[in-house]
Amino acid sequence: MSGTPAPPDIIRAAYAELTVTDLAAARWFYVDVLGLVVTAEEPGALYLRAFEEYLHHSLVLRAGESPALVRLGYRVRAPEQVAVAETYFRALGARTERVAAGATRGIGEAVRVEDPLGFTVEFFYGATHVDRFTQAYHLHGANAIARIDHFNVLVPDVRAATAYYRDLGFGVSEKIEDDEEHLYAAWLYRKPTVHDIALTGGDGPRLHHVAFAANERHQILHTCDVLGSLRAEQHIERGPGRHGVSNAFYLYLRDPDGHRIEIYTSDYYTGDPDNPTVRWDVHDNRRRSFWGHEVVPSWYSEGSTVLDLNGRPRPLTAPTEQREASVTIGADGFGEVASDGGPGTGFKLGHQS
Ligand SMILES: O=C1C=CC(S(=O)(=O)O)=CC1(O)O
Ligand SMILES: [Ca+2]
Ligand SMILES: [Fe+2]
Repeated sequence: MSGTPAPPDIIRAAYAELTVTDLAAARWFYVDVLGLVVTAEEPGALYLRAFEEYLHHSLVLRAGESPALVRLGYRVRAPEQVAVAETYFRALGARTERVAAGATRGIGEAVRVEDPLGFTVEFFYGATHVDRFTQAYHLHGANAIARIDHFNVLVPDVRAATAYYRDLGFGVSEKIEDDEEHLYAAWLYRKPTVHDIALTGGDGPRLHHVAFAANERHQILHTCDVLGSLRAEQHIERGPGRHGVSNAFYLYLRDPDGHRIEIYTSDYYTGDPDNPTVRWDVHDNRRRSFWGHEVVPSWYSEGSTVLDLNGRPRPLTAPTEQREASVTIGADGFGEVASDGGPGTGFKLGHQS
């Protein structure tokens, strides 16, 4: 649009800040079980990173009265892009707040905004550099996590949210639609992988999950074994399995407060300018799981409360159009019932029709 200031040059999804009601329990989950590295620890906060990361943190856990997403953090390409972000969001009429270096420990000067979707988002460049443990194999557990990968958020209007992120310069790698072109979900990227942000239709604004990437499938499977050994397998919500969308191997966990965390590996490169958008039909049972068990209803319905810049919970808006879960609960690669007399004929797992 003419006259609209240029959007900030966003590099990637960089960190999330969550409030947790029991910091010790959260420390057990994220550090003892998942193996994230403690960069810094305060009486009421933990600053964590994954093994390939050299910025101060990719996850902040802050003690609070109730579980919530405080903010999502995107890194921009240069210090001057913070002011570009501030100008852009002010032109959108969004509430903005410039914060000095150290407002979040380890993060430089930044601008925090209440974006048009109702999320509190921070744009920063400066951050304290800390040790990168890529080859510190003696410190990695067998379930080592490499880096943060993406955010997934619940929004009532996926099409409007997609347009907002495309205006911010994100490409669309994949989407789920129906014949009437109703958009149920979309995946958008700035870094050359499948996504930095995924938009899931539902009551929003809510956080659906924060995802971390592992380098190998066996590392994800080891987390499942660790949880089993600790008799904590109830923290596994969905998976392990292979996604249709993104092609990634995945596992979804719920932390002690119910925040959803995905561990994900082996998606694909999207860095060429003509990277094609993959379209899935909402009735394709393999869209959410190329193979894997049915999607548990909680995966579609539950998410984390989002706070505004004053720390107040955001009220939710319901979708005006039909929900994916009402159309079909797919993600049931085992749900395809063969009818050719070959293997799997008549044999079906899951409850989907
Ligand atoms: O990261 C993702 C990639 C794919 C999927 S889906 O369940 O395959 O749609 C979900 C997801 O957004 O968490
Ligand atoms: Ca591999
Ligand atoms: Fe995800």
